[in-house]
Amino acid sequence: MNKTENQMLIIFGASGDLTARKLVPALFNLFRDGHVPDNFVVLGVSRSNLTDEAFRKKVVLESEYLKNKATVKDFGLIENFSKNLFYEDLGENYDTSYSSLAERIGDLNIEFSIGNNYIFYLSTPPSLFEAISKNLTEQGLNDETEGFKRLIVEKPFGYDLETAKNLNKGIQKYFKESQIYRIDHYLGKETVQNLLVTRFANSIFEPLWNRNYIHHVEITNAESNGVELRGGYYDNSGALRDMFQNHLLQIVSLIVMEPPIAANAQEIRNEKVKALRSLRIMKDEKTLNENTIRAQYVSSKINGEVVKGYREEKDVNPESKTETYAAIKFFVDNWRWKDVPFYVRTAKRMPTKVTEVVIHFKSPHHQIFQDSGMLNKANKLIIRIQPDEGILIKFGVKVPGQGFKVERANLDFYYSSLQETHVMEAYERLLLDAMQGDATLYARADEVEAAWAFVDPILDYWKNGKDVRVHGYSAGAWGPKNADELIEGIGTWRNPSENLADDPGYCVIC
Ligand SMILES: NC(=O)C1=CN([C@@H]2O[C@H](COP(=O)(O)OP(=O)(O)OC[C@H]3O[C@@H](n4cnc5c(N)ncnc54)[C@H](OP(=O)(O)O)[C@@H]3O)[C@@H](O)[C@H]2O)C=CC1
Ligand SMILES: O=C1O[C@H](COP(=O)(O)O)[C@@H](O)[C@H](O)[C@H]1O
Repeated sequence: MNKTENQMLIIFGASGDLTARKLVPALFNLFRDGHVPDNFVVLGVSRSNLTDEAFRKKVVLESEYLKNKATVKDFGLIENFSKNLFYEDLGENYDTSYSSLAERIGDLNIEFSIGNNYIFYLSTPPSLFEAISKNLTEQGLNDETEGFKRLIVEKPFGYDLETAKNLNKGIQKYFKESQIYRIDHYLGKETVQNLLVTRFANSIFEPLWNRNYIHHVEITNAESNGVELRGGYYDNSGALRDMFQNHLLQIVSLIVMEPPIAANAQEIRNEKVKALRSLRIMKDEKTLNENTIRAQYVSSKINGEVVKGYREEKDVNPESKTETYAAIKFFVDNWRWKDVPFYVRTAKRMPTKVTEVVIHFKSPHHQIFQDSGMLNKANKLIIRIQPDEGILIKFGVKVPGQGFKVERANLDFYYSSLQETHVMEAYERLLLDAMQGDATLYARADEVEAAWAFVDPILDYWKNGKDVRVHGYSAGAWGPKNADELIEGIGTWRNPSENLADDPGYCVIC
């Protein structure tokens, strides 16, 4: 593990939602658990007129997000933590604001012996990323002659391939790729990282991890919430941009990738890029039509209460075609995965919040228990990202008694069984990694572009294709009927419950 040097974290967008809801609570946890260095300062920056005290009150002392998570023991620490927080009002005048900011940073650097080590966290609208990078550079704040300078950028990283490339170029004019940390909070989830360990720290899975043994791969990302207060943002985005292009393709890359030669940022990200580049890009309308489904939730009753349809949500266009559900079938064009279909779906307003990967294995080549229904009982490996995080293997066992009746049994592991272990939240882990200069769990420029290259034709087809339908599904249901056709001939989608072991059951006919 790298050493955490004394440093200053400068958050742009410090008056915003993400800072209060995710970043500051994550920083508090790192402080409480002794992960921050002796000299550590957080400088919030935005245009709102706040003093240091007002900022501390807003994001720490009166923060609901922090209070909800803090234990009684934490309360004494909260006051101490808040003393490390400062605020700089950028104002509207850019000619002078960055020189004042640079001065403030310089003063804090000397006062707290920070050693010129700075991380700039861009938690603003992405349209500002390039301008902020330029302004910092003009103040010499990208210069690593003394101390490190790192830049964390939030999602969304681009709107499509072209805008992502422009954004990369725009930032790379001022910061080297090795200084840039593109955040994808799914990579900060313990269970997503565990995909690497499951595959590469065990000798029982990797030999089977290929087209010879895997029948198909299914990934479900479901949220029970609707778009909440983010209708304005979401209506310009949709499920494909909001979840699939980034978080889900990151998960796909970890499933598809070849074993890296070492567990470091360079080697792991090299393999992930190769994996993303091997996704077969859908080029013609027929393929796009047969392999992609988009849909929107429509008003329905959930637990007796009427829930709005997507088009009735605040800040959503009443004629919107933006998808709140996306299901994509695709193939991976490489030696390992030839002809193995991948089914990935993501949606809002589903029956429950769950993210899981299911590796469906092929049935044994020669069936000797055919009369007993073994055909419908192929092995599965279920990797539960959230909730009820864990891993479950389904395998056949003999039912006691005469003959060879086969039933499925579970072998399982739950993170909750590791009672002593504090599982870091995604932002905690990612912030700590950036503080230590480890970019393994951050997306590299070429990864992001490879993901957009796969998604772009789908977005283009959904926008411009002939007669492309937006299907409807009832809020609180498992998506539109048409999505079943996507997986027909293989089986049906697994509709997971909140608890990993509650398998509602379905059959895979191999
Ligand atoms: N909120 C969330 O759950 C998530 C957010 N994100 C991403 O994080 C980023 C921030 O999101 P969120 O906090 O929700 O957004 P908000 O709209 O709540 O906040 C945006 C922030 O940017 C600041 N800002 C605007 N213009 C400037 C400027 N010129 N210079 C400096 N600061 C500026 C605003 O403050 P002021 O007006 O005072 O300048 C405000 O603090 C976005 O990129 C978003 O996509 C990603 C995942 C989840
Ligand atoms: O990035 C995003 O992720 C959240 C879901 O994150 P999770 O960690 O709760 O699974 C999603 O609600 C949001 O729309 C999206 O922007």
